[in-house]
Amino acid sequence: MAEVLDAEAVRTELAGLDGWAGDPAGIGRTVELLTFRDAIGVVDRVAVVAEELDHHPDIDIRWRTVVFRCATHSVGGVTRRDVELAKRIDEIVRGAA
Ligand SMILES: C[C@H](O)[C@H](O)[C@H]1CNC2=NC(N)=NC(=O)C2=N1
Repeated sequence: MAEVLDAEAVRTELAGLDGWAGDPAGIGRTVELLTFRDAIGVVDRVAVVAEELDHHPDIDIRWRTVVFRCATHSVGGVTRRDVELAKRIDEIVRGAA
């Protein structure tokens, strides 16, 4: 079973991500797109990656602002799988900007 990263490991990983914040309980990033449809497009691409990784972010969509939150529910905290998912979300967001 995946291990929850400690606070220092989470801080180190956050430094390598774009605009994420958090702690061992979870990491999150807020993204503002130009339009609602752009926001949905990003979420749709993230959905494809989440299925590929079999690891799924919590997603909050409000008009053109999307909040992604990553934690591994089965262990109750941030694992390497969340960091990998966050990196893939960053790639998608970069492509949408
Ligand atoms: C069976 C399957 O691997 C699990 O249900 C996965 C699916 N996606 C998941 N996503 C997240 N974020 N946490 C989980 O514990 C999780 N479990």
